[in-house]
Order: sequence, then structure tokens, then C-alpha cells
Amino acid sequence: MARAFLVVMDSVGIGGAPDASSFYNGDLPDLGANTLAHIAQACAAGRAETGRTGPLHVPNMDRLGLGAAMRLASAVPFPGLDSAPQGRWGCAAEISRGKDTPSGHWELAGVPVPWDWHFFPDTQPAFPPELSNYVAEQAGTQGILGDRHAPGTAIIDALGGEHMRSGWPICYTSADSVFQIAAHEETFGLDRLLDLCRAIAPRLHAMKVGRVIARPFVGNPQDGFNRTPNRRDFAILPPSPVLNNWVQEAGGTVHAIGKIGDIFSMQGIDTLDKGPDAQLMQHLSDRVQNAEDGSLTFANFVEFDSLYGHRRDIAGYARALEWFDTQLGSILPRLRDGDILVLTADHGNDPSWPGTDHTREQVPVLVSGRGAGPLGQVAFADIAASIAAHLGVAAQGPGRSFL
Ligand SMILES: O=P(O)(O)O[C@H]1O[C@H](CO)[C@@H](O)[C@H]1O
Ligand SMILES: [Mn+2]
Ligand SMILES: [Mn+2]
Repeated sequence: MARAFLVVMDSVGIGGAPDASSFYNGDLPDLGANTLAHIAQACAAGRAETGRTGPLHVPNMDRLGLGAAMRLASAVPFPGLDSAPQGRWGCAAEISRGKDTPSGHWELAGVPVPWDWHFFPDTQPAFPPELSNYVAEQAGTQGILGDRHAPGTAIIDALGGEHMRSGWPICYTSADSVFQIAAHEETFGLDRLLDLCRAIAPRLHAMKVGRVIARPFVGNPQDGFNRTPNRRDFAILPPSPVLNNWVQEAGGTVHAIGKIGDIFSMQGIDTLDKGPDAQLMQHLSDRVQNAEDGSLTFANFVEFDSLYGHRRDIAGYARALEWFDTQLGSILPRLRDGDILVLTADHGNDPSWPGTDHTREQVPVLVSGRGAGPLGQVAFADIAASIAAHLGVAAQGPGRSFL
């Protein structure tokens, strides 16, 4: 019997998106952004030497076909990563009009986003007054703080003290279709923050804002503020059944690891394991050991994006890739006959690029368990169709199996 493992390396793009010039970081289009190639260039040039050294070393992914996929996706040159591929390899371009996590994951799961997301303008205020008033009313405060585009770590540094004094929630957004609320876990209260986000989510979803995100933090103005792992995303539901649902409908079990639970609002998911990426890797390893025949294990590793991409930390991103590759090296040999592991990404987040937002890019598609050879340029939705075909499950989206 077959099993499938779909592993998303959040934001590990490989450039070359055909529509990159219509996506922006501030005023600058994403044309030319290339997360992996620019990291590989920086490593080779000795510009990523913090906590690691030398050329980017990801031999396990490269043996699956990573370097070959990068060369297929774009003409951006980079050194190394030139192993002869032993897996199936290709690249994929997204069609949904969003370079965010839900758009990417829904489309990977077979369902491109059929609507235009609502994005808040990069102005101050960013939110319409009726919305700000509604959020304050739900929070039981006289107003909100923030009301602008911002990186989440910078805005708590700037407004954390005022938030503690006034009790007003810090509301901010980004180039993603998101409404984020940062609040102090102790002075505002974690449960109160989660209740607030849950309460306002239906109104934001009705506006086609993809997610309301709770961003709890701790600390004080003297010693500084830190976000905690208690982030929660309240996401709009996918418009139609996705890969997880297809597998469940056919009687298979679906194991989610990491943000997958939030991204799909727990639809079509039997089990969920969360935690930092190091723990998620252990969960993935455990699923390779114990997942049932006919099951899908769907994992997201978010720290490439959240800890390094948005923070424009090239060396940190390279360290995370090298750690991930080493771990993958101990997982791949444990796959059984009949297993397939698909390694891909949901969008880019080039740490060498101006701004702090995601970058529109193609993603790698690397397949272990179904021989070797090129897949070419495929669609995100083809990944879901291929996994469905591998599991013998009926696919419902526009994707076509490449297997
Ligand atoms: O800067 P932080 O708060 O991490 O925000 C990032 O995380 C959010 C959701 O992925 C996006 O808005 C992105 O900008
Ligand atoms: Mn993402
Ligand atoms: Mn992100």
C-alpha cells in the first residue's frame, strides 16, 4: 500500500515566477527575487558566515534534484548544487493572486484561490475607521495602536510600552492579506487576545482578508519584548475540498504537522502536531515510522520564513537550510517501498531582497520514491493531483498528475 508525505519548506522559492513583476515589496517589484539562488551566491562569496561557513551545503536536497530545479526555474546564476539528480525534479509556478501562505498551500493542495484577496493599503492609517472602531469595541478599549504596515518584531519594539500603559491592542498588516494583533500575554492576556481574534475573524473573512493572526508577546520596555510560540492564525476556509479532504473521503488518515492545521482551519485533518521546527522534524520522523497505509502526512516547516526570510537574515536562512538538509538525510533512507515524499515550498522570501515581505517566485518540486528524472515546469495544483494518483484517491481540482 502507498503512503504520501508532502513537506513544505515555507518560503524556499527558486525565482523565475512569470508574474513576479506584478508583486511588490514596498515600491519595488519582485522581478529577479530568488531566495535560494541569492542565498547560495551569498554563501559562496563569504557573506553568510554567522554560525556557519562556506558554500551552501545541502547535498541531500541537491541529490533529489534541487540544483537542477533551480536552473530550470530561472537564469539567475549560483555556484555549486550540481549533483546528478536521483529523484524526480521540477519547478512550479503559482496562479493564485497572492504570495501568502494560505494561497500557496491551498493551491499545492489542489485548489487555486478563485477570488482576489483584500489587501490593506500601505498608508497610515491602513485600516478603515469602521474596522478599527469595531476591533476596539470587541477588545473593550477606546482605540487601537499601530494601524499600519510593519514587521511584527519592529512594531512591538516601537509600541509595546504604550500598549502596556494603555491596554490598546497593536494592529498591523503587511503585503499579505492579513490583520494581525500583537498583545502582551500577561498584561492584555493570551486568552483575551485569542478570543478577540476569533471574534473579529468572520468580519475580516467577509472582506476577503485571508487571516486574522494573534501575535502574543512578553517582556517590558527596559529589557525588550519577545514574541512567544502561542501565535494563532484564524484563516478563511478554502473554497472547495482540498487534498486533505480527498484523502479522508477515500478512507485515508491525514496527519498534519506545524502550521497545516491553521492553514486549513483543521478541515480534512485527523491529527495535528505543533512546535518549533526541530520538534516538527521529530514528528515527521515519527510519521515515517508509524503512518498508516493510505495516509497523507502534510508538514510545514515555517522557520525559514518567520525567523530568517522576513528578518532578511541570509546566514540564518542558510543555517536553517543546512540543518533541514541534514535531517532530511536521515529521513529519506527510512521511506518504505510504496512511499512518496514530495518536497516543495509555498512562495519565496528572498532574504537579500529589499523590504520584509514575501517574494513572488517559483518553487522546487522534488520527489523521492518514484524514480529519477525531470518533471519540467508544473503547476502547484499538479502536486495534489500527483499525490492523489499515488494514493489511488480521486482528485477534484484542476491539477494533473505528473507521475
Ligand atoms: O513580520 P511578521 O509579524 O512576522 O509578519 C509576517 O507574518 C505574517 C503572516 O505570514 C505576514 O504578515 C508577514 O509579514
Ligand atoms: Mn508561507
Ligand atoms: Mn511569512
